[in-house]
Amino acid sequence: MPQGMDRFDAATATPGSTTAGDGASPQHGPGTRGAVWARLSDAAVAYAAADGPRLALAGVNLVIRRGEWLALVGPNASGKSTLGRVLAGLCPLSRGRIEVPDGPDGRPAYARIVLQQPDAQIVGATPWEDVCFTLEQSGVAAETIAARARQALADVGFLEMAYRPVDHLSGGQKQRLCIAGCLAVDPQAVVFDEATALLDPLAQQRVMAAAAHLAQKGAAVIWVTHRLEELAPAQRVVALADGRVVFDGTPASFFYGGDGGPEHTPCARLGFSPPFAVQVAWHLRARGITVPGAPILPEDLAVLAEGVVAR
Ligand SMILES: Nc1ncnc2c1ncn2[C@@H]1O[C@H](COP(=O)(O)OP(=O)(O)OP(=O)(O)O)[C@@H](O)[C@H]1O
Repeated sequence: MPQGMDRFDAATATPGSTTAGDGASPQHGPGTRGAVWARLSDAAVAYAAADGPRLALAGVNLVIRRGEWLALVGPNASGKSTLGRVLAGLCPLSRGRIEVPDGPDGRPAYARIVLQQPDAQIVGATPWEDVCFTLEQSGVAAETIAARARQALADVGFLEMAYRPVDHLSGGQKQRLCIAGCLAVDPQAVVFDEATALLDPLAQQRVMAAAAHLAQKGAAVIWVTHRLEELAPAQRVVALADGRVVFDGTPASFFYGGDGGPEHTPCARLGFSPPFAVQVAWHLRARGITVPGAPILPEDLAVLAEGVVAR
């Protein structure tokens, strides 16, 4: 086992014995929405650099739950990808602990990960072959593989392309294929590391819909992004700066909290420009117009405008 990575052991777990989160413990078994998937305690990662160790994560405490959509934001080099890789079991900790439950195969159920460049994650010559291979590698019983592959490809609207050569797929289609692989193995958690950065708006929507499907099925979705309108479906926003958690709350409090106008919100304090709809809402409020709720997307504003016209 890599140094610094602790496999969660339900037999010896003592909830509340660490300083992380709410002291809840990761759950074994199929798990329900809301059950704890992972707990990070004082997690730190130091990379070797020419001028000495570089701290990419510096003492992160976090509890992540099944079915939760957690958006991870922060400036460049703040540690988002490093945290995603830690959650995926791809990056050992230099200090602290990560606890995840065992999967059905008895191995730690780290998150699966969908990257910006999906090519490195695809091994099959066709989508069908690729998803079947993922299932085989995950130890799924041979007699169930075909049915699960078919269902997963159908879930991302990919059944008609099941036998198309992977080389003929677009970047967005490859992303959806990676997600089909995730859906097929029914993971406890999936990290999307800027998975939509290279996609057109339609492909972006499809990938987000597939991620929502995963969350509905009870997986934790960790959504790393620079596109702040993508915070809309999240229940929770975690912001990093210099490897530390500097905000952990709802999208509404990220864009509208701070009690001091638009320049004092957590979003503004991180130096980010909020989505257009948030800016419009703040401008309306500055003119004394009541804007109920916390609109993030243009359609949220449109709903409010409908109410005004109806009156
Ligand atoms: N393999 C590595 N070796 C050395 N340093 C690394 C490595 N990976 C990341 N780093 C450094 O760790 C810090 C955090 O990087 P990370 O990629 O986690 O940040 P990020 O928030 O995802 O950045 P971005 O938004 O630019 O993708 C940066 O200073 C980066 O240079």
